[in-house]
Amino acid sequence: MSRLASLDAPAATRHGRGRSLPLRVGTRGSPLALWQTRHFLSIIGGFCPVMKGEDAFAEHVISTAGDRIQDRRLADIGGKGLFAKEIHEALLDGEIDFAVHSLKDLETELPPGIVLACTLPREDARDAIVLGPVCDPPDPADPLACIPRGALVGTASVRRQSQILHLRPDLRCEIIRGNVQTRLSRVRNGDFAASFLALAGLRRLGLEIEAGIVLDPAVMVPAAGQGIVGVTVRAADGELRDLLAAIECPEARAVSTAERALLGALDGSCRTPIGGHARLRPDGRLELTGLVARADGSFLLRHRVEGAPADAARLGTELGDRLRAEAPADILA
Ligand SMILES: NCc1[nH]cc(CCC(=O)O)c1CC(=O)O
Repeated sequence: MSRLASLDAPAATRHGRGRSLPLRVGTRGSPLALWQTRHFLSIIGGFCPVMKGEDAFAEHVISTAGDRIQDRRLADIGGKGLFAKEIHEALLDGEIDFAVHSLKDLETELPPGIVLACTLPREDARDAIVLGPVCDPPDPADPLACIPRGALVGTASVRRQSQILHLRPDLRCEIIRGNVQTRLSRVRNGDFAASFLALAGLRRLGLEIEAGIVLDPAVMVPAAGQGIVGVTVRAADGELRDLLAAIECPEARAVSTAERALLGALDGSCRTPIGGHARLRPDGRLELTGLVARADGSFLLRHRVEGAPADAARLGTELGDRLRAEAPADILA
């Protein structure tokens, strides 16, 4: 054990006075989750020299309900916080000091006493399609045409299902769960003609080459928070909050605030097909696209708004309210 205060690194004395190391970091155990956690630790180590190296952090791998249930569509398991409940508990019980999440899997309303203290720079937000051997090489002019008529595609996400069925009503969708590697092998061995994955996850795992098609957000609206890693801490832990705030990416904070406010206004769980994607334009304006759909693709509603990044939360809430008002009652019931 060392004490941050005993070291003279300015960042450490500013942010971590008297704190004993190692700091305990909670993470899920999938290869992607571990990659993201180590990525975060390397960023914090680069910023704060005493937090560099083997002794600064202890990883606590925490299994969540979302990791254990593998046979059902996320929408059917139901539930917000499916990938985070056990991690929040460990934080509140003081077993860990902070936790690293895929922001996409983190419910919009965190339990009392827990805050999202840091958002890392966004990796690509787009969805990708992994193509199996029955697919033709994709034609850039009409990429989706390479999936054979009537083929079976795998996804556990109603958001992706609704949007692909809207574009290709002939396709059939079935649940594919499991980590990225498992899904890739099921497409390779022909269980599914194709499957969807976040490009961010493929990239982080060195598997971008598997992305046969990358879908523009105008074709498939990504999930709120997709591609962004977020870090939670206890609200009362001012010291760690300050440290994490210092390494946060303001752009990722602005876009994720808009996307998560949209999701919150729609009361979105995994049950409803909802997409949310914001970007900062070169002119500095924040542009937010929101989508609600029916799971079978028979209805799809998409709107775009823009405003100042400082108004991200309000933009998200207003767009969410507008989508809710215009959507047929059965969709957001
Ligand atoms: N629900 C699983 C999940 N959570 C985050 C990612 C990808 C990484 C990211 O969005 O940051 C994935 C895998 C996927 O959707 O393909």
